Parts: sequence; structure tokens; C-alpha cells
Amino acid sequence: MTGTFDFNNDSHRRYNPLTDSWVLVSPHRTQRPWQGQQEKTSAGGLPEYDSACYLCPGNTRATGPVNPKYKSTFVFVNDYAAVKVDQPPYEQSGSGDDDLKARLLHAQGTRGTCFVICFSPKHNVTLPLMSVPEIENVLETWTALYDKLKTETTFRYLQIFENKGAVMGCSNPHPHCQAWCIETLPSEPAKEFTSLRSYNAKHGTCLLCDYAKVEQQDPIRIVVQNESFLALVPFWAVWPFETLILAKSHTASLVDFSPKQKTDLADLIHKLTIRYDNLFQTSFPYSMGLHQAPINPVEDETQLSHFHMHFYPPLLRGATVRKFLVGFEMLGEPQRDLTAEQAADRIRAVEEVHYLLK
Ligand SMILES: O=C1CCN([C@@H]2O[C@H](COP(=O)(O)O)[C@@H](O)[C@H]2O)C(=O)N1
Ligand SMILES: [Zn+2]
Repeated sequence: MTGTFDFNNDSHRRYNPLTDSWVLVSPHRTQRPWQGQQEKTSAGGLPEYDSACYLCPGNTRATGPVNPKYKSTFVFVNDYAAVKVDQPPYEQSGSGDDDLKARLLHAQGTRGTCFVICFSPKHNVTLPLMSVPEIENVLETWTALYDKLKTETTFRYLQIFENKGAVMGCSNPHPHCQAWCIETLPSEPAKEFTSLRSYNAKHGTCLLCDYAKVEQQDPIRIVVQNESFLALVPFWAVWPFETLILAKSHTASLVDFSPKQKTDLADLIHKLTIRYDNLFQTSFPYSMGLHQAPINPVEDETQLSHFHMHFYPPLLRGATVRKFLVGFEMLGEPQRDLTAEQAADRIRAVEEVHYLLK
């Protein structure tokens, strides 16, 4: 076969150096027909207060506690936490000793605390429909929780994440996120630290600092940026419209941000989520999360940490067609049709004013 390889037409794989994994890219098949599942779009028209909502101010939650009549953000310990704060310790060595059971069946007890963080007393807003100062207030709440846990607990890691939209399993439309504080380092951050550490050992620099430089040299995947942060579709993105918010400077965690960086992060989250909603004129579902220094870091983890946020949105072609990571993607490796560059073009092309506020 002659001719030159075409990233927009020839099948290829892309390597994710953060997680040491590959994604298969099939740009030639973006026009294939879809007769599969259609997602229901969010009906919209929610009330500003819902007397049946477990998260609304003044309401009684499922297990009895009564929410205060909060006026801004509200943090409470999850009534159905995924980890227990107090239980007997358990560590079964996964060592290679000659006991096959010990070698192969490795488990460890893990304790922790889960928090729910309401972004606003209003039941019917989302981050793109809040103001930048209100989002800054959410960042302040995240920072205060991180700082409090850093000083008060010996637990290792705090994972702040938001599941937005029913299609992401979000159990309640009231604007909120979760924060799980656990005594072990979860697999995803652990994978990233392994990659950050080996890259730093090999090159003497930070992988994410270098990646931010590469993307700024040829901004075909950057969707929006400001003085302190970049929002881009990573070269190795898996989800169709997956994005990464990356600090332009090597900053380890929320508590290390200057006031300017905090304002800029709120600004960029606002700009990115407005564009997301404008993409298909719907409240754009996603799971997003912060990756930053552990609250109780060991060894070189603080120096290796470079604050970033991952947005994993499921929608593929419009408000009702989602991508499924199934089949070859479970047994082989993730696969995408739309390239990262085409997705970035689409996100850049939408208006910056939210479609509901025009
Ligand atoms: O009364 C309640 C309802 C929901 N929750 C908690 O709120 C969380 C809602 O988060 P998700 O929408 O991401 O599922 C969920 O983890 C659920 O356990 C309470 O803690 N108390
Ligand atoms: Zn509510």
C-alpha cells in the first residue's frame, strides 16, 4: 500500500504515558449507523427547591439527619459510605512464599470516610449554570476539606469526584460531588505515580509539565485555557469528548494554589462545562475527578504530584447516544472512532455562552 499514513483516516493505537496503556483509534468508521440504545435526556425544568430531595437545605435525609438551611456549600458524611472508619485491621501478605493461597489470594482491610459536598442550595443548577465566584466557593470547600483531613487523619488519599447526570449513575440531580478519604492509595493514582516516577527518573523532569509544553507548542487539542490552566482532549483520550484540565505550573494540590490559580481554575471549569453543555444542547453527563498529592504522601509523591482533573463524559453522537466500553474494549483495549483532535475541534467550535442563558 503506498501513500502516507493519515491520522484522520488510518487505524492506529495511541499510548497513554500516565497509565502505561494503549487506545485503538479507528477514524475511518465515524459514519457507521447507530440503531442501538438511545439515552433519555434530562427533562430539565427542575425546581429550585425539592421537598423530596435528600440534599436540599432543611430536608431530612434517608437515615434521619436533617440538613441545615445552608446558603452556599454543604458537606456531610455519607450515610452509606463505601468504607468504614473503624474496623479490625487486616493485611494478608501477597508475598511469593510457597503457600499458593497466600501468593495468589491477596486482600487488605481498608478504612476511610466518605463525604458528600453540595455545590449550592439550589436544586436546579449545575457547575456551568453557577457563577465563577460560586465555583470558587466550591474549590474553597474542597481545599478546606483536604486541609482538614491532611492535619486530622492518618488516612492516605482523598479522591474528590463528581458523577453528573443519571446516565452516570448519579442518584440525585441536586448539584453535588463526593470525596472519599481512604487509608490506601487507589489503583488509578498509584498507576500515575508509577509513570510519573519512572519518567522523572529517566528524564529528570515532570511528565505533565512536559506534556503541557508539547500541547502549547501546537494547540490542536486545547479546547480552552487561561493563565494558569489548560483544558484539552488528551492525545490518548479514551471517551469521545474526554478532557484533562492541567495546571500550567508544577503545583501539587489544592492547598498549594495561589488565590489567582484558584480563580483561574474556577474560571476554566466554568468555561469547559459550558462548552460541554453546548455540544449537544443538553446537561452534559460525566464523571470527573481531581488528581493531586495524597493527603499523607510517602517518599517522593508530593514532588511528583502535578494537579490535574479528568473529565470522562459518555456521550458519543448527540444527547441520547452514549459510548459503551464493552467487547473488544474490555477484552482487548479501549477503542474510539472520533479522534482526539476532531473532538477538540467540536468543543472549540461551540459558543462560550450557555445555551440556556443566551
Ligand atoms: O440521605 C442520603 C441520600 C444520599 N446519600 C449519599 O449521597 C450520594 C449521592 O452521590 P451520587 O449521586 O454520586 O450517587 C450517595 O453516595 C449516597 O450514599 C446520603 O449520604 N444520604
Ligand atoms: Zn435538592
